[in-house]
Amino acid sequence: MKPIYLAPSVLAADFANLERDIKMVNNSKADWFHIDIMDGLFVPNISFGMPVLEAITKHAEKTIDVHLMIVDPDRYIETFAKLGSNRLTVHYEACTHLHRTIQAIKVAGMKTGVALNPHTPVNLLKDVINNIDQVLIMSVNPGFGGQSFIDNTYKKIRELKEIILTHNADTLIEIDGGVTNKNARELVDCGADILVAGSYIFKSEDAAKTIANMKTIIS
Ligand SMILES: O=C(CO)[C@H](O)[C@H](O)COP(=O)(O)O
Repeated sequence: MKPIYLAPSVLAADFANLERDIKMVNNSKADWFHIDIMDGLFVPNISFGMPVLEAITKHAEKTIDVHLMIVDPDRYIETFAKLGSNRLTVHYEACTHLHRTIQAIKVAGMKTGVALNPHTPVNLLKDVINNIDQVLIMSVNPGFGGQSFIDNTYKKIRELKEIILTHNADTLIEIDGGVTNKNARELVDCGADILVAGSYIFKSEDAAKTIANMKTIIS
């Protein structure tokens, strides 16, 4: 059985009690930390910057999966590596020279990811699929947590899986936005390998229990 990774999105954490929430994830059955960086340009929202990321990576004891929702991400690749990112995802729509950006992420020692907005077709990644460790299919329009899941995502996962198999690639498929225990199983059945969930976990009464339930559903 292939491993399925669950990555709680720190965006939905309680920032007044960030250290507590990070420790909760450390001690839970979650696999990774998912960290959303938003610049107010690529998306209509600003999340947080380097000092907060540094504070998170200082306490986090699991893989740090960083999703950059920023324009011209090449400017900060080395900085994110230095701050402890293990996996770095850039947006297809934000990279003029995507192949070069992917190479730079690799050279900086991180796993490479490319994210697609809901309107961007997966077949645009055919020529780079063998160079990418993960493709992040956005299942909401990026910028905010707590939005409703877009159903077209299931079709995109199946199409992407086909491309990965055809190219004999080992790229993982990550889904982010509106993920709950209601759609988690179907996402995995379609071919998803990594599920990101924010509000559903952090706004629940017992976040560690919600994580454990989701892990049971997707395993
Ligand atoms: O990055 C996002 C939006 O840009 C995601 O939606 C966020 O990571 C997860 O939030 P939620 O599970 O509440 O949809």
